[in-house]
Amino acid sequence: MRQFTVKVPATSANIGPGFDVVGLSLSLHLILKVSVPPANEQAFVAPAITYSGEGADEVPLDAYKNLTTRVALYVLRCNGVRSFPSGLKLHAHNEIPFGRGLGSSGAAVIAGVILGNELGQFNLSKERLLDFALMVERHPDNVTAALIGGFVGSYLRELDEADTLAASVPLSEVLPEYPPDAGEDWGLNPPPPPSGIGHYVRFGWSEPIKAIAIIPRFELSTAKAREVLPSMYTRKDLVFNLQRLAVLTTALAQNPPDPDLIYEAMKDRIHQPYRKTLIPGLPEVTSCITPTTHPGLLGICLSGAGPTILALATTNFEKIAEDARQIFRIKGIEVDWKVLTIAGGSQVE
Ligand SMILES: Nc1ncnc2c1ncn2[C@@H]1O[C@H](COP(=O)(O)OP(=O)(O)O)[C@@H](O)[C@H]1O
Ligand SMILES: N[C@@H](CCOP(=O)(O)O)C(=O)O
Repeated sequence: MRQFTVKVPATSANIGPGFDVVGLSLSLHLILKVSVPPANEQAFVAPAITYSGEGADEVPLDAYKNLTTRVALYVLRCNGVRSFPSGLKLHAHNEIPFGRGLGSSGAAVIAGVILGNELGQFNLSKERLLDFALMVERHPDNVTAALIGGFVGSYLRELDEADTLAASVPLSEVLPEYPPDAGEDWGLNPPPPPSGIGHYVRFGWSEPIKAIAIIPRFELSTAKAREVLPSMYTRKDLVFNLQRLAVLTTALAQNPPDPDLIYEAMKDRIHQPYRKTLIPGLPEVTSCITPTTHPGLLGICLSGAGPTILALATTNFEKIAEDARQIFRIKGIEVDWKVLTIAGGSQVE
């Protein structure tokens, strides 16, 4: 019996101005415990999945419907392996709440890519794993930070014509919903992703900075929160974000961190103003909690596509979170909050 564990962190994407560009890995994890029996000649036994923690009541346990195992099957099939190993057992324990802007789907995709690589013993590089992840989650911020760990910036390479075609395969072809009785042989293998889609760099991070995640008790799907965004922006708004992002990536590595610099550098005009219609209380929380009213606070923004608020701070965590709770309560929204540290990247043990 071969056994291994895959551990993938939560992520907070954007950090204000870095829409679809930067992500930060956080100390909540999706953990897969995997057992693979030795190969034998007997009839194919479908994977058995069990699940605990966040999302346990809604996540599909059918390996052909579950996001993580579908991604694993995509990696297996692209590398010439037609099916899961017979008798595969997988237990997922998840600490990352679904649909809250803490990268649960990015973590599930990275867990799936790593699972496929381990099951097939392909020994793929991190860069190649990222190619597979980017064919599923097509913005790089969450998946790159979840794979690499820390505070990470990424871009997608401009693809040539052939690669653009290969990368434009619809998600339904990358991740077909295989019928549950698929057995060992069903359908065509999906086309492998082009190589070198995503490129990244890890920024420094000032050790005393912690992340307070203020998590509303409602889900907002990333797809829905992307639908409200415009397709065109003014030069003024683009420059506003670019100026802040350039400062932010270095300001968060300085010790001691400078609240005046960071608070302003975490403002955004590309996504947050449009998402406030979906997240009552968002403008109030981000404007009423400041380094002046709450010493120790460095900056505050929407986490990913929301609805979670991310406050970066060095002290005063409880006061910051409880005051945000009060503002949300006036809008009729209850929240939970957690103080998180910056996590390392994904691991296999
Ligand atoms: N561990 C998981 N296993 C399977 N599916 C997951 C897992 N985590 C998230 N998902 C899927 O991703 C969806 C949430 O994705 P998304 O809307 O992008 O929000 P988030 O901000 O949490 O990433 C969930 O509703 C679920 O379908
Ligand atoms: N850049 C994306 C990030 C989505 O993050 P998630 O954690 O909400 O999935 C966006 O802002 O849409």
